[in-house]
Amino acid sequence: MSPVPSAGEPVLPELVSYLETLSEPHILCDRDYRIVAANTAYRAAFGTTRSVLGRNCYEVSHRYPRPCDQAGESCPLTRSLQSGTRERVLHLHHTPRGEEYVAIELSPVRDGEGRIAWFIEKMAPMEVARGPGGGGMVGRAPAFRRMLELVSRVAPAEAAVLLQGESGTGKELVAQAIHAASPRAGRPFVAVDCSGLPETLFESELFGHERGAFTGASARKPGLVEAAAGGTLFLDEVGDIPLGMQVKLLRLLETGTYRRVGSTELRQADIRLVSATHRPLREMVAEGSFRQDLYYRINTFPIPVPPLRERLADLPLLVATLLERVAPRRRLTLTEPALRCLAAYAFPGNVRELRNVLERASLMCDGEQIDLAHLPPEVLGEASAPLAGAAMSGGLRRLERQALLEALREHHGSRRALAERLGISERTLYRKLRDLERG
Ligand SMILES: Nc1ncnc2c1ncn2[C@@H]1O[C@H](COP(=O)(O)OP(=O)(O)OP(=O)(O)O)[C@@H](O)[C@H]1O
Repeated sequence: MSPVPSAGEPVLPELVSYLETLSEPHILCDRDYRIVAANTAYRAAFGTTRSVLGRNCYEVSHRYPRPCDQAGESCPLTRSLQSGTRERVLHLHHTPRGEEYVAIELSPVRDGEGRIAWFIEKMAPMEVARGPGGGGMVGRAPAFRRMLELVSRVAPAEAAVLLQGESGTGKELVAQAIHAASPRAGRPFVAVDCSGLPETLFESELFGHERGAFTGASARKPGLVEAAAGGTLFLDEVGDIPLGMQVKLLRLLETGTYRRVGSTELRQADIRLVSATHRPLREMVAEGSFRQDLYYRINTFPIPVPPLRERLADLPLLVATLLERVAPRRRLTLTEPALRCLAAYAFPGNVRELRNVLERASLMCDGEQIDLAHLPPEVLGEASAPLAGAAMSGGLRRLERQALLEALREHHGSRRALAERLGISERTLYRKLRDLERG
């Protein structure tokens, strides 16, 4: 690793060699956002043919011409300068794998006079936490960013998080993101599908059991709470836990202790709890099918996960990312009519359904362009009959309109910054705003 000399102070070789000892990707920045050193792990995870040394962090990671906060995003470097302490954020970065959310932890380093001179930036790509066939989450629509803002706020704390959202909205990915951006990131992330657990198994799966605790327990087995020690326990479909089991979970959360089935020994749990549900838990509490005390325990910090129809502006980005994931060796794209058709579809199954639709379409398509003919019938709906764009031609316009309206509602900076954020020129933005006003 060869540091570039900074405009200000010379980089301490000790600092540079320290970074090299770290196994996670790290870079060193100066106060002017310049990357002055990058370790081997960084180059392995994010390296491209072009060296990053001497370039600005916002240009390398975001391709922005100016710092993130001036482009309408939160900048951990500015925040750390103000707070004087470590800052954590989630940012969508350009990586060799495409765009991906990266958990950033930025620590200020002071010089002999106590002045912040450098920043050590640790980057954990979300793909470190991805499951089989998965991949990190993408999205930049306002509703999605709002959710990420909540994720960034709660991740460093120990508070129990409840993710509420329809099926297929990406709740498990959000749970992984919370884990990856938390101080527990280096420890296990253990996901439990509560709907798939029969009542008889729930306790022994969660808490483990001793040998001979019940018929078939031929060996002692540690439970999932133990497997997640030091890390995060993700309870998916928490609303499906039967009432009888809810009290056992409550006891664990209230006392922080548990017993293996067949044992009297009290064990200490060291978990951070993230739960998810697509059910209306509050209503379930009202009708008596979910315990109120448990509801308050798991719901310290609720995060609504938006359905795809509320983040339609993300459709093109999601399509590109998911196509790359379902068919990594092909360079599949969507024709405009096909994208229009998807934009007009309601996607009750959200991102999971979009992924399935694209996977099926990729199998139907021999070339590199997915067209209307390759899309499944439920997506084509009524409009498929004459394959006419007429019924669907509004789709893309609707998509763009909504994206622009969402962006306008959220953006409080200058028009110029907004244009930059949307990746269009200022002139194009003005033209589009004019069109919008005309309806
Ligand atoms: N923002 C996103 N970016 C990329 N892929 C996503 C995103 N959100 C969801 N996915 C993909 O969609 C699928 C469903 O995601 P996930 O399992 O996290 O949803 P869920 O809300 O937990 O669903 P369920 O409620 O049914 O358990 C996965 O394949 C996931 O990789």
